[in-house]
Amino acid sequence: MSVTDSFIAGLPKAELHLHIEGSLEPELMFALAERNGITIPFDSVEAVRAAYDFSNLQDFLDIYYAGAEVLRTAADFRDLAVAYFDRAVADGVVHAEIFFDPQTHTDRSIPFATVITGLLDGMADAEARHGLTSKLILCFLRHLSEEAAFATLAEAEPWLDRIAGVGLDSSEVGHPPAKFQRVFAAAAEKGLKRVAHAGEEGPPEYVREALDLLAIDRLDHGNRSLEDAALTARLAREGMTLTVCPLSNVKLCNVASMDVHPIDTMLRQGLRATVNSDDPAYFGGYIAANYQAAARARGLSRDDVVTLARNSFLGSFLDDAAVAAHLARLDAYAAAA
Ligand SMILES: Nc1ncnc2[nH]cnc12
Ligand SMILES: [Zn+2]
Repeated sequence: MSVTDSFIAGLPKAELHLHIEGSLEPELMFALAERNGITIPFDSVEAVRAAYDFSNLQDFLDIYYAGAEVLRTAADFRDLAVAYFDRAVADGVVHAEIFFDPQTHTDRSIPFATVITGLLDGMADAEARHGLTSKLILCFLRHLSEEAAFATLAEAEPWLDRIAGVGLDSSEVGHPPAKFQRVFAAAAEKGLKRVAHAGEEGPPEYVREALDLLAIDRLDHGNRSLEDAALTARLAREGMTLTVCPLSNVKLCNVASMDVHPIDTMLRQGLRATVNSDDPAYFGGYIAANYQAAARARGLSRDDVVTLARNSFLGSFLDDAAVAAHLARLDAYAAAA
C-alpha cells in the first residue's frame, strides 16, 4: 500500500540525529541577533535562506558555525530547543535524542553551563507541555584536537547524569575516528553511550574505525558503508542502528538526488536504518518531510515507514520498558490508520 503524508506525520517516531544548532531557523536567528545586539551579515530572512546552497559538508559547516554566533544566553538555548520540540511534536516525534556542540560555544567564551542549562530547560518544557521525552548527546568537533575533546569531557563532568552519550561530528574527511579513540574510551568508562558520524563523506574504513576503535552504540549516517559488502553484512548482523538523513544527504551532495537515495536498499539489506533531519533549518525540512521525500522518491510502502519508525525506538537509548510501550503505540497506530 502506498503511504500518505498524513500517515507519516501521525506516525509515532523517535528522532535520533538532530543537531540542535542546526534547527536555528533564520527568523529566530534574526530575533536573537536583535535581542543580543549582534549584527549579522544578512539583510533579510530570505537572504539567509538564499545562502543555504551547499556543495559539500564543509560549505554547510562554515555557515552553520557562523549562524550559531547569535546564541549567547541560556534563554537563547532554551528558545532554540523549545522551537525545535514544538516542530518535532507536529511531526509525530514522541522522543528525541539531540546533539549539541559545546565547543562551538565555549570557544566563543559562552560557558558550558549556559548552554546546557538552556537546553535542559527546553527539554523540560517539551516534556511538560507535550509529553515528549528527550536525551542529550554531547558531540566533540572532530576538526579540533583530542586534547580539546578531553577538556570538553572534563567540563561536562558536573552534568554527566543529564548527558546520555557522546558523539563525533564536524568535518569528517581527514579526521578519522582513530583520533578520538582515547576520549571515547574515557567517556565509556564514565558510563556514557557512544555514537559517531561516519561514512557521511568519509570512506567505509572510517565506519570500521568507529565500530572497532570507538565501540559505538549507533552509527550516524553510515551511507558509504554500502560500498563495502562485508561491512554492510556486519552492520546488519550486529543490528547496528544507522541514523540516516535523506534531505541532508541530497543538500550536501552526498547523494545526487532523492530519486537515488539508498534508504530502501538499506532496509532490503537488513540494516536497521532510521530517518532523521540532521540540521532541518538548513536542509529544507523536519523529520516528517524527510520520511515523506524519501517515501515518495523511493516508493516506500506503509510497512517500510512503520519499520523505519520501529527502528527509531529500537535504536534509541530508552530502557526496554519504554521501548516496548512506544512499539505498542506504534503498532496500534499502524493497525488503526
Ligand atoms: N551533517 C553533519 N555532519 C557532520 N557534522 C555536522 N554538524 C552538523 N551537521 C553535521
Ligand atoms: Zn549530523
